[in-house]
Amino acid sequence: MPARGGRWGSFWELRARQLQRQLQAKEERIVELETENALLHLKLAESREVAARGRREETPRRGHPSSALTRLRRAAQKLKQEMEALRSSSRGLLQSYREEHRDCLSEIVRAVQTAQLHHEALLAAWPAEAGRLERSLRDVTECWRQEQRERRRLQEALAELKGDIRVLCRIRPLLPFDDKAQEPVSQNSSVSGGVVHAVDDETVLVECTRPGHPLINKTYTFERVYGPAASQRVVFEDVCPLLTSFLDGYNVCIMAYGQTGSGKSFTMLGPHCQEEPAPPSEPCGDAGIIPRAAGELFRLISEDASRSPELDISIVEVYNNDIFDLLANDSGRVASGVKRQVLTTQQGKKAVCGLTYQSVRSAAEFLTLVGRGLQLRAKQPTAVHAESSRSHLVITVTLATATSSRGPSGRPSAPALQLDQSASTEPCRPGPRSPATRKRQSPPMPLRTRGHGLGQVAPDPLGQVHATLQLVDLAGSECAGVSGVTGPALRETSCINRSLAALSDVLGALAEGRGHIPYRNSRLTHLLQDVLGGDAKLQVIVCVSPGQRHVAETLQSLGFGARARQVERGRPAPRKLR
Ligand SMILES: Nc1ncnc2c1ncn2[C@@H]1O[C@H](COP(=O)(O)OP(=O)(O)OP(=O)(O)O)[C@@H](O)[C@H]1O
Repeated sequence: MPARGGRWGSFWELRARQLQRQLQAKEERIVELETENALLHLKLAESREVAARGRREETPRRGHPSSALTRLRRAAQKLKQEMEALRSSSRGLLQSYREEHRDCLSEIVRAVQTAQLHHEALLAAWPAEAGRLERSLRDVTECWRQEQRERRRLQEALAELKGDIRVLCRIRPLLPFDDKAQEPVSQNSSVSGGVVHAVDDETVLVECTRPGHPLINKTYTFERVYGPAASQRVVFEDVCPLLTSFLDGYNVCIMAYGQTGSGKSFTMLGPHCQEEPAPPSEPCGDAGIIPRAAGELFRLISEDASRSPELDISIVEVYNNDIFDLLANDSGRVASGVKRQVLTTQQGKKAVCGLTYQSVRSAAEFLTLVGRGLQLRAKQPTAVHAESSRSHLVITVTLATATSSRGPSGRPSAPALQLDQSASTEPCRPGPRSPATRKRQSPPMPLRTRGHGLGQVAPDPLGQVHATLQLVDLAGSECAGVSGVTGPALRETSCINRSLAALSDVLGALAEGRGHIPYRNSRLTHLLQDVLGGDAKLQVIVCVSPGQRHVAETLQSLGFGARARQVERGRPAPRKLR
């Protein structure tokens, strides 16, 4: 340790200098460091500047893997974001869909529950409601039927008062033989080539256009029109009331008129009518009016014990303008049509001289006789119809009541007869009246001729009254050119057409109220004089073919029906039977 004063001063001086130097060195060092620091800062700034510039310059450069990667990353990132956004929006949608679905479902459940409630309520109420509706439908239908019946009844009453002839029209179906010579069918011929249509129950329309022919469009009105589908039963239903009228004492005539092959024999007798008509035990099939009428007559008789009528039948045909008795036997008891004459009784009625009458006690007996008569009826195949009837068939059923006041024959005595001068001069052959043959005959159902022809109603001197039911199957009108007939068949055709024209003339004269009615222009009209101009209830069934090739004859037949409807003959009166 330096001495005090001098020595110690120099130490401290030394020391201060030393420290000063050290301080100075430190200060220098600090300056150095600060400079170094400043330089470093400068460098850093420069480096940053370089880096920034580098970054700026690198951006537009493409194809550089790191920048592509960056872009891809960015795109991926963006996609991710979009996917996320989509996911979240679909989650939102799903959620709202679920909510809507739940709402809908609950609405549906509510609606089903309501419907079920309604349904149950309806089920509970338905039987009553259905019953009520059914009842009201029945009532309305019944009302409508009653109205229809009433309208018809009034029409018929009016027609009866005027003595009108009831005319029905039946259109048969188209049949295979219609096609054979069928002309080309026009466009407007609606129903399978047919040109005749049942518009309703009372109207028939003929509508036809043929090249080179004027257009046909005509309607006709009749009491009843049956279309091709109408059954035999339906047709018979309209005939039935006349049978009651007959049993009540009215004269009745049911007549089928129409062109050859139009369905007259089918309507009156049924199919296969050249054989025996169907027995009444089977009236359900195609049996025609005659077999059904036979069954119905005997049914009505059996139902009413107060009635004890006796029925006789006679069968004639008008062939080539001659009348043949189809129930007569020749001398050898062989059935053969015998020619007969029309006479006028003193009462001015028409009768067939010597006509064979056969009493019938059942429908079967009736139809056996009809079958026998039909076997003799003239037939001839033609180009139009293979089984064409060549004669007019007239089946007459005579009604008499059994009374104790009758003569031994059971038949009334004969009114005086006089030979009709206009009739054929061939003598009539009155058969012997045999009281014994009236009811029990041996062999069964022998034929019997009446000494005086009572072909029509004749008042009985004993007060006994007859009514007649005539069932007429007329021969068909035909055009010889179309039916292709020659020789004797041509004469038949000519006779048929002439007699039908005479029938039409008679109706025309009656309709016009002419003073002279030309009944005697043909045997047919002469035979039917009392029916046509008298007090019989006359029903004409006009049969027509629907085919285009028959349209001319169809118009003619419908015209005939229209003319018949115009006839007013005065009210038919019943004969007093009981
Ligand atoms: N409504 C119908 N339904 C079915 N077939 C029918 C009908 N009408 C007629 N026919 C058939 O038509 C054909 C001719 O009928 P039908 O013999 O009755 O004629 P028609 O008018 O009597 O002829 P013709 O005057 O030449 O004797 C027959 O084969 C018959 O069976």
